[in-house]
Amino acid sequence: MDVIAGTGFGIEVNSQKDLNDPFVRDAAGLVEEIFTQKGLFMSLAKTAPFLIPFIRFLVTNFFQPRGWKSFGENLHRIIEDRKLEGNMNLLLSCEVTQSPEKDQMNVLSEVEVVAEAMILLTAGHEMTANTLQYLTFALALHPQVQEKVVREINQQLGDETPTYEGVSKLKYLDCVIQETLRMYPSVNSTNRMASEEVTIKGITIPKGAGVLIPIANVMKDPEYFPEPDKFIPERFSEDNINPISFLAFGYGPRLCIGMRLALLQMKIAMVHVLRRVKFIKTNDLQEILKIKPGSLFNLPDQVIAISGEMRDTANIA
Ligand code: HEM
Repeated sequence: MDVIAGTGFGIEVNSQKDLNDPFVRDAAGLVEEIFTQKGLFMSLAKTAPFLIPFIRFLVTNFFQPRGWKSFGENLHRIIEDRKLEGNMNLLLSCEVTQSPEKDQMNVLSEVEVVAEAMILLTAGHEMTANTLQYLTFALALHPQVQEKVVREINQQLGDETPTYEGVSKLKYLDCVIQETLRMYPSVNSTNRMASEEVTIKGITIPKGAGVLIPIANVMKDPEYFPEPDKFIPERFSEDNINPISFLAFGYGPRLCIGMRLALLQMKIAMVHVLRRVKFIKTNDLQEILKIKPGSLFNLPDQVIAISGEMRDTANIA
């Protein structure tokens, strides 16, 4: 939360220590609600875009998430502050009133700026936090993988503070993160609209139809990932992964814009934590995770209970 608040909105918060900060409180509540209870509306809108006006009417009038109004007001205040300081960021520079008249086709209204900011916040915060949760789960389930990551950190970085250049040397950690994203992708599906009619394996998709791409299922297809239910980070060290089959961040021009930031954040977080803590599987840990029903995103339905033990750094080779 602190990273996206700083990088995306230019505001400083400390979500670990100050849960009552209005930005943190509203954002956390909204993310939880939008990603779980409102998942059905989002799925419907993605598969049947012609229903969007009706869905918008329902959500605005009957199912508006709690915290939406105050979060919107918060964002509005941030936008106004930026205007006063004359410190426009990329998003604000797209706003209708700020652009020269000739560019008016490519600009956003203030409501659209707020909506984009909302996407940036929810996508930027929850996806990374959720993947980190699955990463600790996978490392607790596979202690030999965890120790290999710790050895790599020691060999490549020693005691160095992890930097962008430093963590780019952690190739095995990269594979572990990719395998985690493959087995436990935070985003189940993405969508596109067919720009022309096309027939694939006898099924015709008409021009303009909404197409749902089942990210999670593609990444469990044994044709692309043999033994898909096994956690094998090494499969990503070989150059034989079809790039279009690893869809955790989507694909093409609409690929996740936060991918590099998310990977960097997760690697830096892992270096800090794994240097001190060993993740351990508890007896209560369900190895096959259940996903929250109706959630558009892969949020676990139960608490992932793992324990931690301080590492004896002297014993790490
Ligand atoms: C592990 C972390 C993350 C995962 C798994 C993830 C996954 C995804 C996926 C699957 C998409 C859809 C891409 C497509 O349709 O081709 C997406 C889009 C997006 N992501 Fe992420 N994301 C993550 C982190 C972030 C972060 C940190 C940010 C912001 C800084 C972010 C911002 C966005 C935005 C704004 C979009 C919409 C892009 C568009 O529609 O053009 N994401 N993300």
